[in-house]
Amino acid sequence: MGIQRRLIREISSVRPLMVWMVVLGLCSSILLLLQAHLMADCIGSLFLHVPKHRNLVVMVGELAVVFLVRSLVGAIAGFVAARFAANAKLDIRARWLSKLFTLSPLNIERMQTGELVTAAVSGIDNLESYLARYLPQSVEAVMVPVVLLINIFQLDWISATLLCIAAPLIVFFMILLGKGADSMAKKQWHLLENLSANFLELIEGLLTLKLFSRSADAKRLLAHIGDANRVATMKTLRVAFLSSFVLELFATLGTGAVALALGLRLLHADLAFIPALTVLLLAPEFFQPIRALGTEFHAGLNGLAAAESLFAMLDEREDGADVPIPVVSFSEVQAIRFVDVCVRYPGQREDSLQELCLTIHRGEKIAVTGPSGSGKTTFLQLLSGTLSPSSGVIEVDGQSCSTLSCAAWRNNVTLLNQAPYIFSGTLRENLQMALPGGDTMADNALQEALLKAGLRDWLRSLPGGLDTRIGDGGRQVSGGEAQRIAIARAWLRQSPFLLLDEPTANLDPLTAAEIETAITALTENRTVVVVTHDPGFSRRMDRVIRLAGADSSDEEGTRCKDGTGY
Ligand SMILES: Nc1ncnc2c1ncn2[C@@H]1O[C@H](COP(=O)(O)OP(=O)(O)OP(=O)(O)O)[C@@H](O)[C@H]1O
Repeated sequence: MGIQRRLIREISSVRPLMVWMVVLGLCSSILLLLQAHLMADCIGSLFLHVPKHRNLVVMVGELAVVFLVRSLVGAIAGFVAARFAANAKLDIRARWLSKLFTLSPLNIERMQTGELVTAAVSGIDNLESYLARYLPQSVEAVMVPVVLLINIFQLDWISATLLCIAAPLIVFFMILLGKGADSMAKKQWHLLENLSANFLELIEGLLTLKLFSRSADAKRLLAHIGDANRVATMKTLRVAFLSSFVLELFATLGTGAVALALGLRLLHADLAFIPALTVLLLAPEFFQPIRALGTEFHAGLNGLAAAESLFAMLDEREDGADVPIPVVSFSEVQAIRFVDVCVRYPGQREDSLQELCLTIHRGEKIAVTGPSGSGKTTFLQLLSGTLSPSSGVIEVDGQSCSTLSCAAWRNNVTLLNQAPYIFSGTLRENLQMALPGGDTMADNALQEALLKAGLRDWLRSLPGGLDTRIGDGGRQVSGGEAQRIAIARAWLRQSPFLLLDEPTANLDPLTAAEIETAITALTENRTVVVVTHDPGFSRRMDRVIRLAGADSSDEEGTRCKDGTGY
């Protein structure tokens, strides 16, 4: 119920959709009444010659017009619902995407790609079905029976009373079944998200699985999750069919009871033929919208489960957003000081980074070394604002700050890691993505950045130059070329802080040496922190910080018990 209210409150096109549905539902009910009355009159006129004052041909003509108008109203209702639902879909998808892009990297780290994809694609489609089919049908299921009941009451109060008994029974059983089905639909939705997440991961790691001859295991895992999903879907469908059966049963019993009561009174001449026939024609129509709602029951449940998941993402609070930003311009920062900073990842019993104390001065070039697992990447993540400390303080020009996870800081930092991501697109797009706010740059500036990154000859070899498609589906780039593209991006970005995480790892010595030369040029006039295992590269820096991890005691100059730091 809460989700339904939220949909009405927050999605702008839902309210007008409801208004349209009420108006069209009212028109449809009135036309239905006219149709039933005219039909009863026609039959009465044909067989019993009542009502006497009306011409049969005219009545048949009127009936045909009413029938046509009613079909037209139905078509308009379908069109309006589809139109508003499509607008709502666009609206929620735009809001969802803008939320995803404004969230901090801290939030994104926690989310599973597969779940996000399922919510963005199937979730929003399910919500569209809910808005286009279930919601209009629920309005009709209230409007039409109420209008018909008023008229039936005027014609025959006994039939109206019988319908009044049958309808609440249907609603009662629907609520009862709905409660059970609701949790089933949510479970089914989570299983679908899980299936998508696993499927995506297997696709990404397909090559590795093949190399280790483990693709059969992956297939089995997918089959297992798929089967669990199938069982959950069948359970939900069973409840949906059961609810349809309950609906049909009570609707048939209700109509039968009305017919029986009418028949008995007609036999005893307690009731005139025309009103009795009108009520008999209206009784099935009274139940029809409720029965139609039953067939949309599954769409309704799926839509609500998807809406809940979409709203959960929209409600996600941006990590680090409420942290006060020190009143300094980050591009002018002179010193960043870590005071007893610790990081403990969720679910871990020990700190991955312990009481780090260190000051980075503007323009300084620092190499960070240490054994695997000592927390070098974790330290760079803290600096790049993609991770927050569990305890300790980061001081920016003497002002305390519990995290650097704010867009203002991130705009001044460039992080180059071991495997830069190359998007499927042109080389130009892959370079320009480094520019803030979707800016573009002239070709000669892009070419100069590629030249500085050592990619001049490579660029010349590309058939379409800057417009050559690279990455997935385009020209594949080697590890060294990808790293150089990342260096070209860093040249274009011109941020004062440069963070590098083993930029030459996995490269052959010759390429690594060339990349180091390109990086050295990039580090000019910038504050640099580089994680490296290469002693030669470390020597080119101003100083070397060695992290030794939690178990070791030979950490050099990074721990401060008295808070003074290195
Ligand atoms: N997301 C995470 N969740 C839990 N533990 C993590 C997470 N990321 C890193 N760790 C743990 O934190 C510790 C430090 O990891 P980190 O990647 O910072 O080490 P590193 O020094 O960069 O290692 P390497 O040289 O192998 O890249 C490791 O023990 C690692 O298992």
